[in-house]
Amino acid sequence: MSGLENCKPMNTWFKKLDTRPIVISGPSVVESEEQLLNTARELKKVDQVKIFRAGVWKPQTATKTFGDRGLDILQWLNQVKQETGLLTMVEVASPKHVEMCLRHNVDILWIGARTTSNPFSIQELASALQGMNVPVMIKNPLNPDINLWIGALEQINKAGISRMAAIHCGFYPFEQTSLRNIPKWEIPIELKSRFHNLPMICDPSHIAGDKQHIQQISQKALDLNMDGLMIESHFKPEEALSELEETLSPAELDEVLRGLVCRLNSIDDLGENQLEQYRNQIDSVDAQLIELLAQRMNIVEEIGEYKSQKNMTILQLERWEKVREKGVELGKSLGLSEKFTTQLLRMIHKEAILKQNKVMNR
Ligand SMILES: C=C(O[C@@H]1C=C(C(=O)O)C=C[C@H]1O)C(=O)O
Repeated sequence: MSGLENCKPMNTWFKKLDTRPIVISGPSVVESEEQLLNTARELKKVDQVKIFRAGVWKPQTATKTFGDRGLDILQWLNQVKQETGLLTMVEVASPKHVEMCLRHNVDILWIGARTTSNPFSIQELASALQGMNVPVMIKNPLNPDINLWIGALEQINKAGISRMAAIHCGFYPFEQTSLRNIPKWEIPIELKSRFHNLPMICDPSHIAGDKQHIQQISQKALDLNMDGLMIESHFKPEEALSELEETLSPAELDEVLRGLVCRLNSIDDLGENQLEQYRNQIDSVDAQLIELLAQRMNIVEEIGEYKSQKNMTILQLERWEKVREKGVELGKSLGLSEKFTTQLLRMIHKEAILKQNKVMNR
């Protein structure tokens, strides 16, 4: 296991990050000072938005349209921070970006999917981040390769970054689908189950590629107990120069957030221990099931000894058929499906045959 155990929960990163979900929002790409400030001012009115994201260096669009205006934009972002109190977050793809962001007091950095896909770039970024006390979020790589994602997280963590989160933005599809990226939820679930302490953010905008799916994807992320959402917004989305279809206005974002159901995660949240009582019952039933199965296998072994002495075959199909029929009938009367009981008994029978085989070959 890696050292990701030292990852800190997001509510300890900054005092402001005390809500759930934590919402990160802002324009896909910075177009002008007016666009940046107006979007931030509107977002400030949306309660759950705590972090203002801005694409400063967006290779596909920004340099083509605006040239490298990184310095100007970083100064505008500082203004956003002072005026609105929102935390600021910028994508970095090179050591130069890291250095500029840190010099201009950007609060949080993120590493994009293309960069995560390239271990050489990650290595360079890790060197640049060595000893820097800045939170870093890391998007999944373009292709659904969990090891590439883990490799990037580990490298950045080894550089001394413990305020770290993963961002799930879906994976590049090789054919046309209804969503822009394929979510492949099993990958962030697997990451979370390997690294319990690693905060996880979902990026519904990039998964959806279209406004209409954002609500449903956000809900799914919350139901999977993710810590936050990163959703693109623009004060005039219809005029956005990048990611037009998926960009929400701050008011639309507010509506999406209001429609989300934030379910409880633990018994502590529930304030009573009803769930714990149910779980105790399940634990006790499970223990009985296992004990009974062990008891059954002991009898099976004795029958094995008997068959060995009497020179009988292990497999007795007629008897097995009766066992199955009786079991299915009883199961049905108690509300268990025929398929389930049959599968369960088949597994038990298979193990019984193995046990008797061992006895015979002793
Ligand atoms: C236990 C026996 O051996 C085998 C295992 C069975 C079982 O697990 O119920 C049933 C029939 C046999 O194929 C037996 O013959 O009774």
